[in-house]
Amino acid sequence: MTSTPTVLITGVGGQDGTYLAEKLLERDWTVWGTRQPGSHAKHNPDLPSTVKIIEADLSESKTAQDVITEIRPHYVMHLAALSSVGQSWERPLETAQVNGLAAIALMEECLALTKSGERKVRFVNASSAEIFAGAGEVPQTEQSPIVPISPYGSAKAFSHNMVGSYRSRGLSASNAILYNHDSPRRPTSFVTRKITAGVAQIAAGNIDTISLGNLDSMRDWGWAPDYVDAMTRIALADEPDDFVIATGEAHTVRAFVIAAFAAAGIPCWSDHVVIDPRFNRPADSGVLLGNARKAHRVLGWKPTKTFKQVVTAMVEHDMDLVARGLVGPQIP
Ligand SMILES: C[C@H]1O[C@H](OP(=O)(O)OP(=O)(O)OC[C@H]2O[C@@H](n3cnc4c(=O)[nH]c(N)nc43)[C@H](O)[C@@H]2O)[C@@H](O)[C@@H](O)C1=O
Repeated sequence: MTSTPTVLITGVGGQDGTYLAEKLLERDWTVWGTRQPGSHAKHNPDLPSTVKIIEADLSESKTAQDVITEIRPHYVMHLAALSSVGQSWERPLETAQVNGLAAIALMEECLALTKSGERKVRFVNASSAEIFAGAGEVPQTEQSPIVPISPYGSAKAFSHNMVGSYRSRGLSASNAILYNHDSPRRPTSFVTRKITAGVAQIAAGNIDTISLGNLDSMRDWGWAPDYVDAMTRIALADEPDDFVIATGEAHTVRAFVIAAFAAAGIPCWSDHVVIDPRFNRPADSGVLLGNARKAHRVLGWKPTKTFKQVVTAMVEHDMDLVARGLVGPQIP
C-alpha cells in the first residue's frame, strides 16, 4: 500500500468509534465514519473534526452497500450497533437489522471490491461476549459454544458466524469478540457509567441513592481504549481470524458498586443503592469471562488497566464533571 490507508468506521460516534478514530488519525489514516441520520454524533465533542462523516442508515442493505462503493476503504471497522443488551429486548427487529444484517451488506460489497482486484479490503467485526451468554462454559474462548440468549446476542451471533462464511469465500474478515469495556465515554444506560455518574452526584450531595437491577451479575470489565487497540491489531494482523478480547477477570455488579463508592470515599454504599426490578432483564447472561490467551500470543495484546483502575478513572472523571458543574443529576 503506497498512499495512506482509508478506513471506514461504522458507528463512529460511539465510545469505541471515537477512540478508534483518534487512534487511526494518529497513524495518518484517512478516517471516514458513518452516522445514523438524525443522530447527535455531529455535535459529539469526543469525535475528532477531521473524521469525514457520511450519514447512512445501515439497517437498509442498499445504503450499507453504497457506502462501501462510494468510499472504497482499505479497512472497515464495523462497530455500528444497538449496543444495549437490555434495550434489545424492546427493539428486537431493529437489533436484528443493525447488529446482524448490516454486516452482511457491508461484507458483500467488500468481497466484490476484493474480487475485482482493485483492493483487498480488511473487515473487522465487533462481535460480542454476548454470543456466549448461555454457553455454560467459564471462561470462554474462541472455541466456546455460541449460545446467545438475548436479541442483541442472537443478532451478534449471526454476524459473527457470517464473518466466518465470508472469510471462507476469500474476504479478509475477522471477529473481535469484545467483552465489556468501559470508559468515561460510556452513556449512563450502561451499568458502569450509571454507577460512577451516580456516585459522583451522591458525593456532591445532589442525590441520595441510585437504583440498580441485578447486583449478582458477573462481567469481565476492561478499559475501552485497550479494546480499540486490540481491534487495530486485528486489522493489521497477517491473517484474518477470531479473537476473544477480555481481561480474564470477572467481578459482580456489586463489586463494581463497592469499588466506585470506595473510590469516592463514601462509606456504607448499601445506604445509597436501591434495588429496582425495572432494571432486571427478561433473562440475564451467565458469567461472561473471557480467556484472551490467543490475542496475547498472536497480537501481542494485553489490557493496561486493572478493574480497580477502570472504576477509579471513571469515578474521578465524573466527580470532576460534577465539580465543574458540567452535568446534572439525571441518571436512569
Ligand atoms: C459484552 C456486552 O457488554 C455490554 O452489555 P451489558 O453487559 O449488557 O452491559 P450493561 O452495562 O448494560 O449491563 C451489565 C450487567 O449489569 C446488570 N445491571 C444491573 N443493574 C443495571 C442497571 O441499572 N442498568 C444496566 N444497564 N445494567 C444493570 C445487567 O443486568 C448486566 O448483567 C455492551 O457493551 C454490549 O454492547 C456488549 O456487547
